[in-house]
Amino acid sequence: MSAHIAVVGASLAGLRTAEQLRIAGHTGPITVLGDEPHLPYNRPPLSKELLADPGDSDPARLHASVAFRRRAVVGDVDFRLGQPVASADLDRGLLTLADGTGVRYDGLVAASGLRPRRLPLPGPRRGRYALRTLDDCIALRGALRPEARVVVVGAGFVGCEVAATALRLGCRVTVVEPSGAPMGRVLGEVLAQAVQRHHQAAGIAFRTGRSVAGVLGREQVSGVDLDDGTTLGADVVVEAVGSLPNTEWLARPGQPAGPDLTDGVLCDNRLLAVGADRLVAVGDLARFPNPLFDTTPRRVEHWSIPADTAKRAAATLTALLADRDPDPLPFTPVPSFWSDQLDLRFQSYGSPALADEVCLLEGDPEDLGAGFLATYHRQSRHVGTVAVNLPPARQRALREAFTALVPAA
Ligand SMILES: Cc1cc2nc3c(=O)[nH]c(=O)nc-3n(C[C@H](O)[C@H](O)[C@H](O)COP(=O)(O)OP(=O)(O)OC[C@H]3O[C@@H](n4cnc5c(N)ncnc54)[C@H](O)[C@@H]3O)c2cc1C
Repeated sequence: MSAHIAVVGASLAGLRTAEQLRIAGHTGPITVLGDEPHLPYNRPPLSKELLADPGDSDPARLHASVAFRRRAVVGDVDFRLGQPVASADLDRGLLTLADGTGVRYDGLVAASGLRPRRLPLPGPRRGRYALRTLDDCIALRGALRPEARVVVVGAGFVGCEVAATALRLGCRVTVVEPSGAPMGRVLGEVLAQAVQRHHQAAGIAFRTGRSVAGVLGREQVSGVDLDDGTTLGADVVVEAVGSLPNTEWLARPGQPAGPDLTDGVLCDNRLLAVGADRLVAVGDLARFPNPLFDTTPRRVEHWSIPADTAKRAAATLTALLADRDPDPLPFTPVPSFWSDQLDLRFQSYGSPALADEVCLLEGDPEDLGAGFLATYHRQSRHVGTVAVNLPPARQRALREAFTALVPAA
């Protein structure tokens, strides 16, 4: 098949889709366009190993695993790096790059992921950080000096990982979170409170139920004002307050029809964009229904999802370009993620955030380090599992058990 497929976004989902297109039998040209100057790399180490180790600045080591697979499977893919795509004419099959160059395509893959949401507050820029890219990580770790006063805004997984790493580097760390205990939306109140106590005992301070009302300082950050009138001194402020989908290049101002970009790219269960032809979406950007849970389309921001969605989206696009019907079997990936914080390794399967009930199966919330297991249920149906510090063999078994336990919707 000689059709040209363009992939926008040269990160994990873009790379994996290029690989899967070849595996699915696509022999025509593939162009992967990425705005970052780097080859695809893994983001999880950016808040963990790479942020912690100032001596390790070799990007080759960071993306060794993915770069290896790129050479093996997709050597004939044209990677055009440092090339932001400015817009897409979906009717004519034409991308326009930021430098004005046009790129024609027959099939399009949206793999442009997310960018950090920033606090909508004025104030100095120096000393304020967000973390999404390798360059963000290198900039932040230069600021995490021993004794630096670090305020992390947002106690989600990335915020808590940055807080843990900063503590390890000798910083004085406070986490500010407007809702309750850290990662509470996913872990549930009991486990989240236990994690907060664990992290506090290690030396991380928490200001929960509080939000940042102002950033202080002239050119360099000197602190933040909280909404209860108190002030925290700070040399570094890390804004870990969620992400925004990179969909602007797909917007069609003034045109009523087109893809639904309300929160990422709305797709059907085959990852075909609703309201657009020959466009599939993958990775963090794709909002799709997963019949494992229900019929509501959702985006999933886990490292495992690029590989899962790439496989299905590549099969869908290859079939469409060959005038075949895409595979009708439901796409039911099991979301899974891990998180390393201090001496705790969290492992999650399914969608614990959907639960209305949590069952604590094993372990003592006051001693999470010794191992802990909870299952998550919605209307009595198992929708998620969270393990803390369980050995790898048990984690594998939990994943398999999860797939068997959850009935299709
Ligand atoms: C700091 C951090 C730690 C994480 N830790 C974990 C973890 O421990 N466990 C876990 O399961 N998950 C973790 N994740 C999540 C995981 O890394 C993501 O789910 C994964 O990277 C998503 O890959 P993606 O390719 O869909 O999107 P992205 O990685 O966001 O890639 C999208 C790419 O497209 C580029 N792009 C955007 N717009 C354009 C445009 N117009 N033109 C060209 N290119 C464009 C972007 O610059 C980017 O390079 C972490 C994420 C971060 C940021």
